[in-house]
Amino acid sequence: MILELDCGNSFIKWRVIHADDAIIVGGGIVDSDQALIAQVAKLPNVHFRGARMVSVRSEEETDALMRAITRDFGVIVQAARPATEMAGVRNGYTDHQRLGMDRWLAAVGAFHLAKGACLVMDFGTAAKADFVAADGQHLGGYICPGMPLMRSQLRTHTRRIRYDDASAERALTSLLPGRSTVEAVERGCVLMLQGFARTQIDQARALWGDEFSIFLTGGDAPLVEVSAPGARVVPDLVFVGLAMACPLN
Ligand SMILES: Nc1ncnc2c1ncn2[C@@H]1O[C@H](COP(=O)(O)OP(=O)(O)OP(=O)(O)O)[C@@H](O)[C@H]1O
Ligand SMILES: CC(C)(CO)[C@@H](O)C(=O)NCCC(=O)O
Ligand SMILES: [K+]
Repeated sequence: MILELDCGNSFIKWRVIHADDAIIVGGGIVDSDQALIAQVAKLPNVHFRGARMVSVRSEEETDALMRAITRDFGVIVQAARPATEMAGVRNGYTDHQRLGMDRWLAAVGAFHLAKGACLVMDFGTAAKADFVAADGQHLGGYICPGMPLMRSQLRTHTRRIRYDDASAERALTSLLPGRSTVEAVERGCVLMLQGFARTQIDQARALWGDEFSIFLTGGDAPLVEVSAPGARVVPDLVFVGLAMACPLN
């Protein structure tokens, strides 16, 4: 079995797949290293042939998690490293090492699936868009606050915006003008994300006409699906790129 990890800023997504046929045996989303180790340890008969990880956390945090996994599961963790070129995609950043590895792997994974020009949008803690042209040239992208950051900025910097998670969820049954604070904020932030998605699609159309694929990923992708007709929602897009970056044979 192979352990796969995607360490974002707020959450760690993990999966366990069979080494031979890539069938998914288990997986989850956790908010700490300890919770990750506890969840993975609960799997029956865990024996890992390999492990691979992508992290946008600091070197220290990433190294600490890699060491903990080696200690508890007896497997060396391979971490995806920045590259100027991979699987036909050329990194478009002036300094390729500065491009977030989650963005890079999602872009490489999307180009592999699309085999043509693609717009990749990832809605997590941050909302990101990346553009890959038909010839594999990554053109760059955009980074904005995602749903969790927009919401917490409003809560932190105002005195009268206060509500709990349960009412936040209820508020999103419609996107009509909000008639309570929670509805106004939650729906407003969703419309910001949808506006972000539409603008990226306009941009892609200006570049490529109708000849491009759209990929949506990240925990909040379902909130923008309606604004991206024809988009492929691929929750594990980063893992597609990760398997390409860290083949374990
Ligand atoms: N099971 C879940 N656990 C946690 N968050 C979830 C879950 N399902 C959906 N979400 C949503 O996903 C969002 C977090 O997305 P994601 O997990 O992609 O973030 P992240 O990887 O930490 O962020 P980033 O990739 O920008 O660093 C949250 O806003 C939350 O609303
Ligand atoms: C933008 C985030 C935080 C999104 O997870 C990550 O991709 C990152 O830390 N990137 C480095 C900055 C950049 O991509 O330009
Ligand atoms: K991240």
